[in-house]
Amino acid sequence: MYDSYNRKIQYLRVSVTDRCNFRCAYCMPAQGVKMLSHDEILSYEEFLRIIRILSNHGVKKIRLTGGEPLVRKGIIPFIRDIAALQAITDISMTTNGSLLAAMAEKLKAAGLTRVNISLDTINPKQFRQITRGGDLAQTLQGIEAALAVGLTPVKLNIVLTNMITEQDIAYFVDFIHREPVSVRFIEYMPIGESATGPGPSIEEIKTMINSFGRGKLKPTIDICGNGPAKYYDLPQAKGSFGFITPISEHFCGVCNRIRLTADGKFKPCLLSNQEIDVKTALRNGASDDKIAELFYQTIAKKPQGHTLTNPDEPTQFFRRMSQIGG
Ligand SMILES: Nc1nc2c(ncn2[C@@H]2O[C@H](COP(=O)(O)OP(=O)(O)OP(=O)(O)O)[C@@H](O)[C@H]2O)c(=O)[nH]1
Ligand SMILES: C[S@@+](CC[C@H](N)C(=O)[O-])C[C@H]1O[C@@H](n2cnc3c(N)ncnc32)[C@H](O)[C@@H]1O
Ligand code: SF4
Ligand code: SF4
Repeated sequence: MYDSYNRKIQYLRVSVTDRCNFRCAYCMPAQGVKMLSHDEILSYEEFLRIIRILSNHGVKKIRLTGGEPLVRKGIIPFIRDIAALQAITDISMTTNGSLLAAMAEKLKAAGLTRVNISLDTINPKQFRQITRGGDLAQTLQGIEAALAVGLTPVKLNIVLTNMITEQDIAYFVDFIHREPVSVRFIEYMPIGESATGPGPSIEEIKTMINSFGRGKLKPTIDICGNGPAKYYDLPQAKGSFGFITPISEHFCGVCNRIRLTADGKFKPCLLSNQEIDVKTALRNGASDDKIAELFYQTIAKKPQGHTLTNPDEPTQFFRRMSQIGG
């Protein structure tokens, strides 16, 4: 299915919960955000029905996100049910990795293809500070487990904040030489206030990487993904670096996705307040065709691009990242 700007939409990001065991300083306030009640959240049966219908209308790739997707009970049978849908070719997950070590094997067996794991610093103290209580060791164990069971390619997500140091970059340069991981740096998107200061720019990160005497970054092709990162490698590395630049060089022209929130709203764009209520239709007995129609309406509403950098169009967002899933 193509949208009004000739972009092919075949990817659905599903936020299975708004809950999270972290409180990352760039994602939500220290006190957290008001949680949805049990009734407000779609059941797995409801999610599955929507995914099944959309899979008959061109959706092939599903990403499970949150909040933190691994805190919601029943995620493993849910993945098994998605994997049983013939048209779905890629089921990935974005996770903070803290609960992954114990679940990786079962997730893989259920049909999860791969994981992207957030890891903003490798300094345990800074990690605890930025996640407001997270344990770095658990996330590192999660990454190891993902590699060990083949939830690959494993990609790491690092939001650029003032917490990132040269030691982090040195660690990541070493890490991509040791492991076939992709380490991605992401520009902070101001959709709520951040409790961290601005970090280095992508150009500064590239300069730092190039200064470690391990060769210079060279553009390379996408490594199995559907997303906006641009990838680079170093001469002897098993892995790669990726850069996600929603602000300095946005990628809206190739946007291929819509989103489904935990409380049953389709979102045409991450950085817009527009939503289409699918839950009410679902709970009022809507037919499969009616649900598909809401999907087409969502695609029709996809904006050409976000307006974050346009000073004439200030946008106040009513959802935080954790309520959308990134
Ligand atoms: N502006 C914008 N940012 C996005 C979009 N999709 C993902 N991101 C951001 O990119 C970062 C990484 O997202 P992930 O959830 O790991 O997914 P991805 O990079 O699209 O996934 P793959 O390339 O398929 O591995 C997060 O900070 C997301 O918020 C998008 O459509 N628009
Ligand atoms: C909202 S989280 C949900 C999934 C999971 N809890 C995790 O942290 O990976 C999805 C992604 O969005 C990123 N993210 C959160 N807030 C962001 C912001 N303000 N700007 C850019 N990326 C952000 C996170 O780093 C993470 O990689
Ligand atoms: S980025 Fe992910 S782990 Fe961190 S608070 Fe947001 S949802 Fe939770
Ligand atoms: S900001 Fe909106 S239009 Fe641009 S890539 Fe993200 S979701 Fe797509």
